Formats: sequence, C-alpha cells, structure tokens
Amino acid sequence: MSSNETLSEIEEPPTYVSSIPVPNVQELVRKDPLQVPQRYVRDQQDRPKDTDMSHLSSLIPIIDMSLLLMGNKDELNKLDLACQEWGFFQVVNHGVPNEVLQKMKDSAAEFFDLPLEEKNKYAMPPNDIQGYGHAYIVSEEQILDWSDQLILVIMGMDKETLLELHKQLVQAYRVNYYPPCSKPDQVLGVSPHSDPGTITILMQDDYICGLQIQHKGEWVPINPIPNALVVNIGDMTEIWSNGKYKSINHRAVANPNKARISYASFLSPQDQVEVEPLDQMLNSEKNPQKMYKRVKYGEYLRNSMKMKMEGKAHTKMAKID
Ligand SMILES: O=C(O)CCC(=O)C(=O)O
Ligand SMILES: [Fe+2]
Repeated sequence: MSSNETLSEIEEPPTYVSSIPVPNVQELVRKDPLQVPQRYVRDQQDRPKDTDMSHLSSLIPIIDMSLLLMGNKDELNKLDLACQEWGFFQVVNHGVPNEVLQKMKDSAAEFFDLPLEEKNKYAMPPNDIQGYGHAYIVSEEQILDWSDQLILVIMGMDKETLLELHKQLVQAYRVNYYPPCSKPDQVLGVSPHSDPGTITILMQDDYICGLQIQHKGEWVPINPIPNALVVNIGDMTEIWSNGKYKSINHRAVANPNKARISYASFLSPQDQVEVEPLDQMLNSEKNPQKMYKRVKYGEYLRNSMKMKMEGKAHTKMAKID
C-alpha cells in the first residue's frame, strides 16, 4: 500500500474463500446429547490424550501489565522471553474493567442461547468470514471441529483515530462456542492451528479449561485465571521477528459436561500490507539467515483459508526452504 493511500479510500469490502456448510454442533447436542457423528471423530493420533501436563501449565508466563506500564525492566524481559520460548502468555492487571469483560461474556452467552432461526439471521454468507457458522471447511471428508463460531470483522471505529493510533491495524473478533461432548476424548473443539495475524488476545472462560498449546512436543493446557487475558503471537509477528518470536500451534479440547465459550480478538495488518523480516532482526547472531519471504497479508490469509486448519501447514507459503 502506498504511503498516500489510506484505509478510508479502500471502499471494497474484502471477500474471503467460502467454506462448505456443515451442521450446527450446538443443535446436534440439543437434539441428542449422546451422539457424536463419525465426521467429528479424530484419528487416534490426533485425539486429546489423558496425560497430565499441569506441571508445565504452571510455567506459562503471567505478565503484569501494570508493571510494564511503570517501565519495569524485569517484566519487559519476562515478556520478551515469553514471546521467544512460549509464544503464549497470560496478562493480569491489563486495565480492562472486569465489568466490560463480563458484558462481553453475557452478550455472547445470550446470543448462543437464542433459537437457531434467530442465530441464523446472522449466518455467514458465502465468500465472507463474518457471521455465525464455520470457517476453514474445504472438503466433505474433513474431520470437523466440535464447535460453532460467531465472527465479526470490527471496522466500526473512527478510522482516523484508529489510523493515527495503529496505522493499518485490523481487528477481527471470533466467539467460539463449544457444546459439551459425550466423547470428549475422540473429538477436538478446534483443530491445531497457529493464528495468521500479528497477535491474538483471548478471553477464556474463567473456570472451564479447553485451550492447549504445543510446547516441546507436548500439549500443555493454559489454565484459566479469572479475568486474565491470554495473548499469543501470530504468524506475522513470527515473520517480522524472523522467527525470534514464535507463533505457536494450539487447539481446544471439548468438555464432557459444560459448554465453553472463548472470545478471540485477532489483530492483523491491513490486507495490502507486505510483511517480511525486519532488517534489525537479520543482524542478530542467532538468526542471521532470512527465514521468511515477503508476503502480502491478504494473500497469506486467503491462502490459509483454502486449507483445513492443520497446525502450521499454512505457514509454508512464507518459509524460505
Ligand atoms: O477456545 C480457545 O481457547 C482457542 C480459540 C482459538 O484458538 C481461536 O479462536 O483461534
Ligand atoms: Fe487460535
């Protein structure tokens, strides 16, 4: 995008790769809580295993935002290490009032409680990623996730202010609804994937576990801390940092008894922005070789949407072999 072109001049709404329509999981469970159709059953090696990784969960860094804002160097180093070693951390004292978080939770819960006909008034249209439904379904054979989603691309803010503050930042918001599952050991709520954008800010349910991240080959649960926010590095930050900061494979598992809702806010560059390793990241001793090609974010995103979510397979497009 040239420097004299601004977001407000780009009138055309972006189009997305369309996803094959699939059943509504919440409705499936409402009709028969015990059925788990074959389309949702994972191959043995992909199923959540009953291994206890809680000793690793307690090592996932917790960052105190109030310390960062006071310029605390130790906390800044902790954040730097978190991005390099884990790609995930939880943030406490983030300054977002608990009432605001609660309102988000209440309004999402209210939406998912509506009858299907009401929810379907906001159904995701073909070629769009916004709305109620499912994305990333590219073949009839694909094993499906045990969840429904509501996705919004948030552009309603004052563009001038937004541009001033963030230049080309785009925010998309996805509410994931995971109905309970009678066979949680055979399904996944969300397939393993890394997030394509810059960073993701995730509000989990305060008590129900589900999110797991891949760390040194193991699936490690991120235990909820009430009112904390989970932050993870996306693929674009991995590219800008030439791999110093890691965009980590993660997934969500289903719960046998309770529905779980998570709220993911994806921050990303504008579609036209070209992303490549920053010069200063190439001069470090650790990563002298350029590991990524230049990619246009919009193309990268759409390319990833043509594939089912499959770990970091979609990142190949940007990798230098
Ligand atoms: O539900 C979760 O905890 C994870 C959701 C997620 O990874 C996503 O929406 O990209
Ligand atoms: Fe994610």
